[in-house]
Amino acid sequence: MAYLIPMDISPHPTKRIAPPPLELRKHAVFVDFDGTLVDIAPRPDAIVVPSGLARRLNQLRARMDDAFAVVSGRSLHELETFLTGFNGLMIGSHGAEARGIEPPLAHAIPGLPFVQSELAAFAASRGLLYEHKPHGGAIHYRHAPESAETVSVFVHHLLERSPGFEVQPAKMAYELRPAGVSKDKALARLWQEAQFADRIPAYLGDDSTDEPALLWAQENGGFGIKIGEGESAACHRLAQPADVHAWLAAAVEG
Ligand SMILES: O=P(O)(O)OC[C@H]1O[C@H](O[C@H]2O[C@H](CO)[C@@H](O)[C@H](O)[C@H]2O)[C@H](O)[C@@H](O)[C@@H]1O
Repeated sequence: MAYLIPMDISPHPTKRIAPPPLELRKHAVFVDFDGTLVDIAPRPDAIVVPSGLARRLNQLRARMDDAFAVVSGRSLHELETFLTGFNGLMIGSHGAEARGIEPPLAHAIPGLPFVQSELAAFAASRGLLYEHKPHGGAIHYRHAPESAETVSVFVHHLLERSPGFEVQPAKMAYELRPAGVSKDKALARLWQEAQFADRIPAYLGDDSTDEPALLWAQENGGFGIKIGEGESAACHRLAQPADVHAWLAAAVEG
């Protein structure tokens, strides 16, 4: 008689495992911004930054002896505006900009003004949102999801005329950013700083732009925490930014 062998039918059973408790003297924390520290909003300028976030991140950073950084696709200027009062390490523009270490990208790519004006003109012509960045630009179509394919085709054609750039897909957006910059490379650079010696890296992120960084953490003896739904290389998962805040707070308050 045949009998059934009990099995977990999930293709990625480990990816639902909650992260281990954060240990302030043992771990290093690298945390993404949009979708991880703040909920996704209809527009980039419509996010609601939780009250006291900068103060709480500062407290955490201090308790971790500075083994903490915010790592984002946002420009550094925007991060500093949304997190006024936080004075720790920051990586912006997907790894092109940094605060607290030498900026990874010292000079703008030569074709930058052309790329930015093409992105802005296309967005304006289609009623889409253009987001200007110091090293590139993004077109957002969250309010017009039917434009996804058109935007993808446009940015890939623009890429063919824009040496030195790469297409960076994001949530309901496409961006042209400098080739060769990425969050995992930014982490590798940060990792050389003295405060990270002998630490175990933890990276938290929600987006495709975070996948290389989630992998980097895991390949360097640590762990990745994917925020929200979707395929990911991360071993752990939290459902939403509120859970990220709870995970961080538990370490400070515990
Ligand atoms: O690396 P991150 O900190 O996650 O930044 C990724 C991008 O986030 C922002 O766009 C995303 O969030 C917006 C606000 O919730 C949302 O409206 C948009 O659809 C998302 O793509 C930001 O505007 C980009 O510059 C970042 O690269």
